[in-house]
Amino acid sequence: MDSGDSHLLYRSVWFMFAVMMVLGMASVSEARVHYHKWKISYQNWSPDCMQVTIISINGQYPGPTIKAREGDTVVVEIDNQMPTENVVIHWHGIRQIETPWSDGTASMSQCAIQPSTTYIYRYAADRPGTYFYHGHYGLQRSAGFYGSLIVDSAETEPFVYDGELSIILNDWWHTSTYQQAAGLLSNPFVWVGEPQSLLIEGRGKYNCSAGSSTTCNVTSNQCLPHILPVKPGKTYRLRIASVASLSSLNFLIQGHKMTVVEADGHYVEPVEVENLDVYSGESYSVLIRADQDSSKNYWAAVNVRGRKPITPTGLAVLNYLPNPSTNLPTKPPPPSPVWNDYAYSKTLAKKFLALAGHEEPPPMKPTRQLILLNTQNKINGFIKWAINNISLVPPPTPYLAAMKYKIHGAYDTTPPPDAYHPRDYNITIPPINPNAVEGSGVYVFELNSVVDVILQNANTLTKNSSEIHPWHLHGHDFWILGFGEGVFDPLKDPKKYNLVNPPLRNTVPLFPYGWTALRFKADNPGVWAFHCHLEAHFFMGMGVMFAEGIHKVGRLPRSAMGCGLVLNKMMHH
Ligand SMILES: O=C1O[C@H]([C@@H](O)CO)C(O)=C1O
Repeated sequence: MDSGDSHLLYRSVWFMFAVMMVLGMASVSEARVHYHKWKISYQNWSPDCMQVTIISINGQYPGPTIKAREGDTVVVEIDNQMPTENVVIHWHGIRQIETPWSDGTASMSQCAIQPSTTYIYRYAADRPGTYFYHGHYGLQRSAGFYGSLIVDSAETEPFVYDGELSIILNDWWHTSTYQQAAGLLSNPFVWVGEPQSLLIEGRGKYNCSAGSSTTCNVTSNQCLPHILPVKPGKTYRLRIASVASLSSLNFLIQGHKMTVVEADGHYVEPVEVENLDVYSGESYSVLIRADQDSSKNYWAAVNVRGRKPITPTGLAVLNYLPNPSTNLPTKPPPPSPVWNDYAYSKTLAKKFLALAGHEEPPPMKPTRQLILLNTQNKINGFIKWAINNISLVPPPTPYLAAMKYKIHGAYDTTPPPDAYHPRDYNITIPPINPNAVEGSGVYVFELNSVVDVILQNANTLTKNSSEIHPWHLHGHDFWILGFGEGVFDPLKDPKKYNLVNPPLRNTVPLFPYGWTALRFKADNPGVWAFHCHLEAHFFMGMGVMFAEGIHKVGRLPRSAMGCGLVLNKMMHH
């Protein structure tokens, strides 16, 4: 915007304000603009008492919480002060309606923000809910680059509470993300391994077995447990999200049941649980009542699910006021369900249903159906993940600019296959002939069409092994139509879809050896990633690109286009 534009805007805002005053409308709540200025820099930090280098925002970890009200605008000016690394930030759960260039995906929605460079994200907090933000370049999310984004409702909500608390769950490694990335890109492959700690709101406790040292300091304030303060007798809305890099997690609060009321920004029929599975990329609101013995404090605990856990339980303290928060509970927290009790997780996942009256899915047959086979695979001996045998390699020119400005040669223009071949692929054994290819093609949908996606799981490269993959869609929510075992049957299985009250979400688990079916409306002009939210898996190519309505995308900010072929185009015009 040049200064002429801003004067005009300034004058028209004042004019509207004056009109509202005259009409006596000033009491009507006005949409606000929340302006944040963030410096991104390295810091040495001890989230679990072991000192490592993290990516911080304004020197903080986790990053600052963004709070907005439905209808408000959020503006975040990023100043990349890391001397040797680009950044982008993805606003997870925000659909970026009319602002696809603010989705914060490197190579997709924008050119990554270079060192000593600024970029302004501006977007509408168009819908209430529990969201978060995180780095979406390389393995930056695993370096602690994330924080909460909470959008309050402008209307009365379908439940009541006295206070609100918010936590982000995470898993944590002591090896640097650079070392992890090098291992993942090597042949022989070096896996990142299981995390050293689990963190609640950026805090955990590693057992510095060799005793405290300058690098592992059990007395560091940074690894004191996170405190959740509550007043006896009151009800709290606890917002829970997971940015875990690898682990599926299970969360519980000693002695307290939780009633789940919101998932990924959508109200669900209330479900009472003793413990809650939270997959990476998911968010929930639960109601908890502080109705236990108020002379005590209680553990909030998080454990690994779906992978044989060698990581200790992560702990926070539910602190009944006015007890001191340092009064730690004397009894250990109850255990989470056994890590490989998948039946438990599937039953729980199927319990979340849209609250009555919520947006229903279009009941018609989909315009398009994709069946996406997830395989751990090999390319020239390197271990990758592939979807319908293609491992996604994002191109140097961001898709959004490439598609909008029709830049030739920026990405594979051959669309990837709608289904996998051969159709009798055996999902119960390691791939017989792992021979994936790299690709950068895009699934292009007709604007406003209805798309069904069936995610099909399979055996990994290791015998008797299939893993959980939480899939996250950018720019949209989808209805979860069903989960199933084994190979999806395109004739029989759609008959079992829940078209009555499926939950609307942006992230869904794909269980081992099973399938997950979802439906969405391709109604948001832009280019959008759809990918496994496990950081290492996306890094290894586990994702696809979707696009629709490119002709409706507005003018891209120049600052989103300073790289690849789009840079040449800008320089020559
Ligand atoms: O992508 C992965 O690689 C490892 C293992 O399959 C090979 O070391 C693992 O557990 C993953 O999830």
